[in-house]
Amino acid sequence: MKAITLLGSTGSIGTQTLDIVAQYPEQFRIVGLTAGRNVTLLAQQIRQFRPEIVAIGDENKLVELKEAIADIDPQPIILAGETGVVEVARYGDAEAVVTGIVGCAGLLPTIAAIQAGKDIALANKETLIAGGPVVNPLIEKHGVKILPADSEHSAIFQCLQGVLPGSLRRIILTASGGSFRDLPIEKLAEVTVADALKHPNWSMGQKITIDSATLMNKGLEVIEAHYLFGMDYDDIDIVIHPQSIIHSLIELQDTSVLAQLGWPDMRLPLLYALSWPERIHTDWKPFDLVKAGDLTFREPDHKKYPCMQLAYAAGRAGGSMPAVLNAANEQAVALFLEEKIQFLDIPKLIEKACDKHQPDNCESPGLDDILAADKWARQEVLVESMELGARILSVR
Ligand SMILES: NC(=O)C1=CN([C@@H]2O[C@H](COP(=O)(O)OP(=O)(O)OC[C@H]3O[C@@H](n4cnc5c(N)ncnc54)[C@H](OP(=O)(O)O)[C@@H]3O)[C@@H](O)[C@H]2O)C=CC1
Ligand SMILES: CC(=O)[C@@H](O)[C@H](O)COP(=O)(O)O
Ligand SMILES: [Mn+2]
Repeated sequence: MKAITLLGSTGSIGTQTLDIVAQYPEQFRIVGLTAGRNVTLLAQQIRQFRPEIVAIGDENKLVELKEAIADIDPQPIILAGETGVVEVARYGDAEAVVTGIVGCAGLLPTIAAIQAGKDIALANKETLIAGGPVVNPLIEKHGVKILPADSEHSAIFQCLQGVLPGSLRRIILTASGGSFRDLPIEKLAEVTVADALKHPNWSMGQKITIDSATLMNKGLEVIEAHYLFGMDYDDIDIVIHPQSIIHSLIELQDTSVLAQLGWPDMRLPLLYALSWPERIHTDWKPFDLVKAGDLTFREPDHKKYPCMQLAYAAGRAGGSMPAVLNAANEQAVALFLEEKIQFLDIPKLIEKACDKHQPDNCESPGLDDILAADKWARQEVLVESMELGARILSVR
């Protein structure tokens, strides 16, 4: 039985991971759980999965959490705040840590888990995008495995099983096209938060759903693929595949192309990240090519969706630039979700932050440089967005 700790248990990745654990109790055991603010759901999960240790990210919720689980015997260790989450990540005999926290908030707990010798089932892509220059050497130093749980990277990882080093020529990431894939570019200026949150194929947290709508999710996944598989940016391509049935492809040196197919269901990549190299028999809806229907593909539209090119440029610049891209995106998406900026402001704000960071890009950043770049970029976007808001008001 594999002992696992789950960071971000109350989110989309978190609840789907627990769904797997509940279905396969003979395969998996929960050691630790962490959430951000959702005490009610975390308390239910503690009751059901009986972890040894838990943490709530928001320290103001600690008392409420303690009250909600006061009757549970034995009591888990209960912690709070960023340090509490880090403590859970490194705790006990968990062999693997599933990173389901959203955003760069996942970076320090992921590093702590690696330093404690735990394998990482990586859903939290922002960790690798911002922290790649620090995370990758740590993975090597501590001899742990990083098992991709993001659906595209899981697909690539699955296709790569048995492929000899040097045989890989190109990675092809598929993208659904997001909420606005069939909307003409002229209409993008008017879209609302509610429109953007309607993903055509996947049910996910708000931040990644907006990233899918701007295609920044695919840009972030290009950088994620670079760090996970060591590919040059010139050899990572994006293709729009509206059905999200082919989860990504690899091209080999002889031009043979391998793909991984399945229904759009995150439990599959999560299960593989937890069971690798084994395959667990499931009773999930079997895949059916005929029911899947027509599979179509088209070129991504970089004019409509500038975020992909911004991500390629930041990835190629390397150093602290991907951390700036990521943090600027997180801040811009948060402002969009709060209805403080418009959809088309998201790429503009990110581009400004990246341009401004260019002369200060730190080539070989340490953790402190990455955290400083992250903080700087968020502040930069906030300031720029206020100017944007002031301009909008003055025009009105
Ligand atoms: N959802 C999906 O299908 C996929 C997600 N991913 C990636 O997985 C990650 C999680 O995404 P998703 O599950 O959709 O996101 P959700 O928003 O659904 O969940 C986020 C989780 O992180 C917790 N959290 C948020 N902020 C903090 C914080 N500061 N400290 C501690 N915990 C925090 C939330 O807690 P609470 O709710 O209690 O506040 C929640 O448990 C993202 O990096 C995303 O890109 C990748 C591929 C697919
Ligand atoms: C499920 C998953 O891995 C998401 O990252 C998904 O890929 C988002 O869909 P898009 O293809 O629209 O970005
Ligand atoms: Mn993905």
